[in-house]
Amino acid sequence: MPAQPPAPPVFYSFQNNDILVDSLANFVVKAQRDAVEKRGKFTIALSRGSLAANLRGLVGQENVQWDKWEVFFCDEAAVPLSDDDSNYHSNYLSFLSTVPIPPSQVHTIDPSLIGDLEELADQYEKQLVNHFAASNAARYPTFDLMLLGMGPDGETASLFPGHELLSERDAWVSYLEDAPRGPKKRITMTLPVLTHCYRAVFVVSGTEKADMLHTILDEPETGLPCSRVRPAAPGLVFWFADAEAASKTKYPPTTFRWIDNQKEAEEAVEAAKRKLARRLAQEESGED
Ligand SMILES: O=C1O[C@H](COP(=O)(O)O)[C@@H](O)[C@H](O)[C@H]1O
Repeated sequence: MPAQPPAPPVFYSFQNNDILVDSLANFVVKAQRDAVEKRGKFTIALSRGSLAANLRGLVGQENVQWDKWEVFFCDEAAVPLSDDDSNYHSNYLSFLSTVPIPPSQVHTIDPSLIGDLEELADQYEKQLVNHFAASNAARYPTFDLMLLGMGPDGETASLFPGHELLSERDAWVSYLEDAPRGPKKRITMTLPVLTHCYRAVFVVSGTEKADMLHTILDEPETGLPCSRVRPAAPGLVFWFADAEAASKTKYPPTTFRWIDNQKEAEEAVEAAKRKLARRLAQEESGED
């Protein structure tokens, strides 16, 4: 049977960053409920960068089954866990320090290995293998939720445009010593892992993201790393942008609501396209 094409990206645009933060928290909690109901636990992976600040809405959320969370990091700098460049540290400050996830369920790098990048990546991959092997017979781990950012060159996790790591198909976690921005030495989950989840969510805010968001959503054929995260069915991909980041994007925004499967994603994107076409036609004809 031919493979089903991936679902179209669902694009949510919010009036301002506070609304985005609240909506994102709401979405993460719903994703947790869905995962716990279906699979008994919630596996989530978090990217470096501004994402951590946009997760502050998780603090104080009610009815969250924190004891079911298994937290991993999509990418991490080869630095101690207390360093400002550490992804774990940013998320600790943003929300992990205030929610009761059992520490053994927050899967950090082994900081004693930061001097040996290959070992660091291998050990992190082993953590994934140990965790997913029992529940997941697939070639790659299947996260319930991957929360991702978008860098200025269209990179995501630590997968940069034109970098050889983008073609890695075997390893789940790999390393690089030449990141063009920020800490040079990092480990990162590879593209097949990013595209093998139930839900991938990109979170972008601020005017400095506007041009790149337009390129990623309106010109996906450019093949930048962010555009290449199109989870295979039944996976879904969502974009959360504030109005500043969304200001140059033509891709139709969908009204924010929970979308559960590929059919709903396709219908929501089609409805958004029709709504946008109606609005543009009205504008052209001078109607209100
Ligand atoms: O270096 C990185 O940058 C991107 C974007 O970061 P942001 O601070 O502009 O959101 C991030 O998504 C990626 O994981 C990180 O390694």
